[in-house]
Amino acid sequence: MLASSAVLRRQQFLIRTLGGYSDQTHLKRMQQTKAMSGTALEADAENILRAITPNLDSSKHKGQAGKIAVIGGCREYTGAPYFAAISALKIGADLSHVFCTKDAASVIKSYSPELIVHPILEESYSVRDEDKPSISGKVLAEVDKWMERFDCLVVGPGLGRDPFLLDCVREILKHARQSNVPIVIDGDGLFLVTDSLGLVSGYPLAVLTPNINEYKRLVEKVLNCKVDDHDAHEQLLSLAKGIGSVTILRKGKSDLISDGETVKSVSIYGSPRRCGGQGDILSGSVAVFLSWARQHLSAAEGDLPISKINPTILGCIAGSALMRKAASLAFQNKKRSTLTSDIIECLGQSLEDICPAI
Ligand SMILES: NC(=O)C1=CN([C@@H]2O[C@H](COP(=O)(O)OP(=O)(O)OC[C@H]3O[C@@H](n4cnc5c(N)ncnc54)[C@H](OP(=O)(O)O)[C@@H]3O)[C@@H](O)[C@H]2O)[C@@H](O)CC1
Ligand SMILES: Nc1ncnc2c1ncn2[C@@H]1O[C@H](COP(=O)(O)OP(=O)(O)OP(=O)(O)O)[C@@H](O)[C@H]1O
Ligand SMILES: [Mg+2]
Repeated sequence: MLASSAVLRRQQFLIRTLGGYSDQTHLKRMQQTKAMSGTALEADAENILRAITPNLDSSKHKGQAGKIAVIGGCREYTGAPYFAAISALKIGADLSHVFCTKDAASVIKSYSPELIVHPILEESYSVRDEDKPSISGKVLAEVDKWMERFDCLVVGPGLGRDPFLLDCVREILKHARQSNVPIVIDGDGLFLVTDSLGLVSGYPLAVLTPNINEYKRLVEKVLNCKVDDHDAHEQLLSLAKGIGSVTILRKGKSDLISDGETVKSVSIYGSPRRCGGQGDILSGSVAVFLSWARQHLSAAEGDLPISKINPTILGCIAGSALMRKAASLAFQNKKRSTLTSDIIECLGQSLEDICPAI
């Protein structure tokens, strides 16, 4: 009885905070947004994070708190996929896989024994033209063996831009979509998707997490204009609508999030250090919270309006909030020498401060 009323309270809170997709709520929300003359609505991020984070419960088995896969890691970049995958584990996912090139695999394994690393991707330099079709088939078969077990894919951190490798990833994206697996697209994954928008267009389980450059490329391609910071949230709405059904998290001084229906912002104070890799933490973090949000909403009873809240928006808000909290805590400790690995070390404490384990 007590437990179910607590669940109900959490659900009612979420309904109040975000609203469902009913036309009435949407209209009201848009009017409020407009009335704020260009200011997106600040999300109640900590409460959302608290609401979707699952309890630690001795009846649960390995895997129930999330199985995440990162597609990324090549000769140049081994840090980015590691940051994304280890962040997912530190936040509370049970298993974190990395699918990368052969060159990158042993390096990534050496960073951490916790990660499950699949050395399956190939770059053009190591493949003869006549072998490309068969190798591409093998790569896809290997990822397919695992695909349906994953709660979320993160595609792009440290992927690089080799044309043959990107062709293989294009096929992986199509299969993920056929299997209804949520996909967070970041880094070079955004380079691929900006060039082939059909890969994500109309897929509501896709989240794009562009940084300043990646956002500029998307706006120019989809809206055929320049980035307009005076009308940032309207432009983000148009972009998400223009691509069709996807959610976009635009990273910056404040993170702006839109699914083409609504815009939310997360402005929690983060860190003034802009060391590389923080976006990779964010992508792993969004993957975990998006999985938890979907799990939470699917457990919501009956046809309560809560089941109509877009879990990709919830995942983005929670992921952004945690990343920024951890960056702030790391900066308090390390000041100018703050690095991405310091922020990763602060993920656990930051989550604990918002949502204690017991
Ligand atoms: N420790 C690590 O391993 C880290 C690795 N990281 C990984 O790095 C990758 C790129 O991400 P990033 O954030 O540097 O891309 P971004 O800001 O758009 O580009 C800046 C400028 O560079 C250029 N450019 C980029 N890539 C290019 C390429 N392959 N080939 C040619 N040009 C390229 C780009 O030019 P443009 O695309 O605009 O033509 C722009 O002018 C990505 O996989 C990310 O995950 C990071 O996560 C950080 C930590
Ligand atoms: N000016 C800023 N002030 C505070 N936080 C910021 C600022 N710019 C970005 N961030 C935060 O840093 C995180 C990473 O954003 P950033 O734009 O650096 O991504 P990125 O360039 O993709 O990073 P990466 O180096 O991992 O590729 C985001 O969660 C964002 O909230
Ligand atoms: Mg990035």
